[in-house]
Amino acid sequence: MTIILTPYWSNGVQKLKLAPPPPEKQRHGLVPANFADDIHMQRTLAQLRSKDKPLEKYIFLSRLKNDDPDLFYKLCLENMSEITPIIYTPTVGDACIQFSQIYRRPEGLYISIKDKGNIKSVLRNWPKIDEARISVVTDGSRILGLGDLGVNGMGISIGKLSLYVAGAGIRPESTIPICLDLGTNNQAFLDDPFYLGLRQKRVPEQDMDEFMDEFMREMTLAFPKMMIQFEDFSTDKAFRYLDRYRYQYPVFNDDIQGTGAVVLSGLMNAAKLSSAASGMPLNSHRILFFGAGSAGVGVATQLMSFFTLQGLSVEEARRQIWLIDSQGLVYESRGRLAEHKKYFARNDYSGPPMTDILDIIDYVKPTALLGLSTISGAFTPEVIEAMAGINPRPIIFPLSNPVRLSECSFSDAVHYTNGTVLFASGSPFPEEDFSGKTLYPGQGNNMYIFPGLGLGAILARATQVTDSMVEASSLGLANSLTAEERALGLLYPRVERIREISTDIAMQVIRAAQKAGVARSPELVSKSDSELVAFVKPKMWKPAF
Ligand SMILES: NC(=O)C1=CN([C@@H]2O[C@H](COP(=O)(O)OP(=O)(O)OC[C@H]3O[C@@H](n4cnc5c(N)ncnc54)[C@H](O)[C@@H]3O)[C@@H](O)[C@H]2O)C=CC1
Ligand SMILES: CC(=O)C(=O)O
Ligand SMILES: [Mg+2]
Repeated sequence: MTIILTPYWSNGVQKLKLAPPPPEKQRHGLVPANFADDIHMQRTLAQLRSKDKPLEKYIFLSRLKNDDPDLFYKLCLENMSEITPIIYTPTVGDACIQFSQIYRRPEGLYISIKDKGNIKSVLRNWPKIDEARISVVTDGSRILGLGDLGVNGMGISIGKLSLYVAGAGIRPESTIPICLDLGTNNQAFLDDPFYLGLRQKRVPEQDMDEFMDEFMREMTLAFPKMMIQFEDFSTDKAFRYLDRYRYQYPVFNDDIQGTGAVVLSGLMNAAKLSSAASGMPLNSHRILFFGAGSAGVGVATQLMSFFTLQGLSVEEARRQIWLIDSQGLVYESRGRLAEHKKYFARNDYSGPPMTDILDIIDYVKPTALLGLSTISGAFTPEVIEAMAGINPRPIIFPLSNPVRLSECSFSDAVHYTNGTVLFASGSPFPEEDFSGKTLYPGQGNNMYIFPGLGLGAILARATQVTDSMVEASSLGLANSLTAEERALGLLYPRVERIREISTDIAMQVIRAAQKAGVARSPELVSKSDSELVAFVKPKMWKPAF
């Protein structure tokens, strides 16, 4: 165990140096006579469970991570399904909303528009500069489905990086949560005396572009081994900055690419089960998206590879996808469309705007309905029944986060499809008993992808994160189901196996990076797959508790 009196660096903050770390034999007298590590784990878990509210649990775990990271991560790894919903979605959403209220101590890097021209010196303040490997960077402009949370978005960078450590064994001191403070358009925050960010509206696009160019350049100079994950930028900025930097720096956008990969993986497993029931070939699936933002279009783009892997041409693949946005069905002759929607706009419909989801389901006859809209309850009982009416095993994925924004619950999806649904949601739902059987919801969340993708990218020392690396992470995840998990009808593996899954994904990602010519690790080229796995495993940090 870690004695709290010892000095250590925790996410950039030096604690008061009170005593040198006592070796094991010098613990005598510093801990009570009956102290035992395993009982202490149980004690800590009991303390956690004694808290009534999820946000209190979140605060408890944040303090634990600060005080004793080994114990915190050991607890996470041994109780993944209980702890993930606290440190991540859904509770992290409330923690972000309340971030300025519950804030206790600095964690991560805050870089504001006022630092423009001087970002280099801010980055140099990071204490363990040589250790840095992975950063999750947000500008707080679209946190989960909760909108513009400004600097409170730091909570999502912190949460994602905790999953990097727990899920892929990235060393805690190699992670840097970053929040870019470019103002906020959230008036309630601007009026809140506790709000921790700049008290100004978001800056114009050109100022942000100049800021981002400097930020990316200086990040690479300060941290040459760094892989950057863009997180929860609002849709326009998400596409803009991914396109701007993806061929220049090792960067990926989690909401576009990570979500695309995780949904492709779940859909491949769901499509097999659904096609087994309907006899329909895999490449005949018709996918209807409710929500056409960064996540919806990111997933649609990734699903193209599902269809092309099934033998369709790119053009044929595109025709299997329909988008709905807040104006209804997305089609070319509807009028001006945002740039990111144009590729999937239908040219085979030119009637009046079609706005009712039930009419659209009747028109498209989708086999799969995916929700990335932030509209809570949009998949009403009628919508779910309509899907069940045209499919023996309807695929329904309400993927919006946090759980209160989910397009439907698992319980409704099971009930209104008479138990036939193939289901995955962005945030977790409890399992359901139906007709004497236990049915398990999948969690289609990018948390299954980014830890392994990031680990693979840094071990390969990749100069870019290519589409083929993202696709490899998706296929790695899809193939990671055990026979037992398949027999239970699961679409995603159990989260308790996250390290095993991340190892496989990292191996596939390294291979893809090598094939794409972006790996800078010649020593790994001659390794077989099993040798690569043997190389990856010991690289994973383990809590010393
Ligand atoms: N499960 C996962 O791993 C992930 C889930 N998400 C979730 O996806 C959601 C959307 O994220 P973004 O695409 O970035 O947001 P966004 O705000 O850019 O996109 C929302 C989309 O929904 C559409 N929409 C809004 N109201 C609508 C309505 N009444 N009817 C039909 N369409 C409507 C909008 O037109 C837009 O196309 C968020 O809740 C987010 O948490 C995002 C990334 C990963
Ligand atoms: C999961 C995630 O990245 C999101 O909801 O934005
Ligand atoms: Mg996100």
